[in-house]
Amino acid sequence: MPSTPTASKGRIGVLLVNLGTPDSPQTSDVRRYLNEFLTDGRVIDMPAAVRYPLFQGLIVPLRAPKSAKIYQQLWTERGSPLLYHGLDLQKLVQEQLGKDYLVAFGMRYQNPSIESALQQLRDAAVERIIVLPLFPQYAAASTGSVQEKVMELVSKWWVVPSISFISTFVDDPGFIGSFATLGKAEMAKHEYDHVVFSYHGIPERHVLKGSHKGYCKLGNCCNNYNKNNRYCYRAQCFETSRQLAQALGLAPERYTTSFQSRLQSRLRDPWLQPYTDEVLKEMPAKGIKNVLAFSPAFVADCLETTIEVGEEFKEMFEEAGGSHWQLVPSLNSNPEWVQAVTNMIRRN
Ligand SMILES: C=CC1=C(C)c2cc3[nH]c(cc4nc(cc5[nH]c(cc1n2)c(C)c5CCC(=O)O)C(CCC(=O)O)=C4C)c(C)c3C=C
Ligand SMILES: [Fe+2]
Ligand SMILES: [Fe+2]
Repeated sequence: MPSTPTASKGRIGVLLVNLGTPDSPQTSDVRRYLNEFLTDGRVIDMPAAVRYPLFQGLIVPLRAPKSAKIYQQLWTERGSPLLYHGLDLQKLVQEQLGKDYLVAFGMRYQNPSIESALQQLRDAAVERIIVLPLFPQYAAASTGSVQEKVMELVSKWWVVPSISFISTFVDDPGFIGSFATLGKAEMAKHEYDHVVFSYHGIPERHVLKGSHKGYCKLGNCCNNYNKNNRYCYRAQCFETSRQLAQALGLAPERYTTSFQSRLQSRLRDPWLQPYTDEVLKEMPAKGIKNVLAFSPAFVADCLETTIEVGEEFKEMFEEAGGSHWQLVPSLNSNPEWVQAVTNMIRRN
């Protein structure tokens, strides 16, 4: 008797992706990283004929030695925090999800590449792939760039698997809850007058380009989070702050949303405002001397959290007359965050 074929279900592939980091804090590696990052047309949205000569030829060579010094400050025995926290998260989420899933980790720029992570999933013949870019708020320059890269790579496979993307998770209760837990732990140690939610900035132009049917005008439109502005970066940042404030029991006058990390260029195009460095310098004169700072655009500690918010902003605040500036550490591989990621994947 011929045997009846049995259907065996394959594993579900999960691809966690973060932005990227240099292979080492040496200038040559930082230059290679910045060249890849800043010639991405979703990050620097200029025509390629201008972008490449301007960034590879001028801006990156000037910036790389300065950035390398900052990366040397950030580097640890385990390397770049963004990388090792990502690998820890991958391992722990894999343990939580069990053998029905295969979890891979990749970086949009440099290593481990998205290509190598996708190859692991392909080699394991996964049934479908769930991609989770590790950016809570969708931006064309971060989440959008990861999505474009994944689609570009997978589109070349002869057999293209089913793929789904988790594009934003600002209103995920696990994401909000895990950040709130870390914030409450800091609030229990010290009394704070005010909370600053500082997000990675992007050019205003990027927000307007993504505006659904011209809905976003960079005004009060972003104060409500709804179907028209679901992917508006500014509206998602405001929503994150609102949800975190609610979880922390903060009244609206007890917190500020602001934007950091603007790329200073001679082009002087406006980035999202208010700028965190300007906001914090005005606080001590208004009687705000003790500030708790969150960086909720990042789920892992990196240059932008540890150095910019944790060290540079602290110094600026104290120079302006502030007494105490404290950064809430990122989610990294905290158990509550690991559970939140696991739940997001299972729900998908
Ligand atoms: C939160 C998501 C991010 C968005 C959106 C984003 C947009 C964006 N970034 C730059 C320029 C730079 N960003 C740099 C570092 C950096 N950016 C993010 C995330 C987002 N960027 C992270 C997680 C990091 C840290 C990486 C690390 O290794 O720790 C840098 C490099 C730092 C430096 O050299 O000073 C640049 C440059 C632009 C132009 C942009 C949107 C248009
Ligand atoms: Fe950035
Ligand atoms: Fe808006």
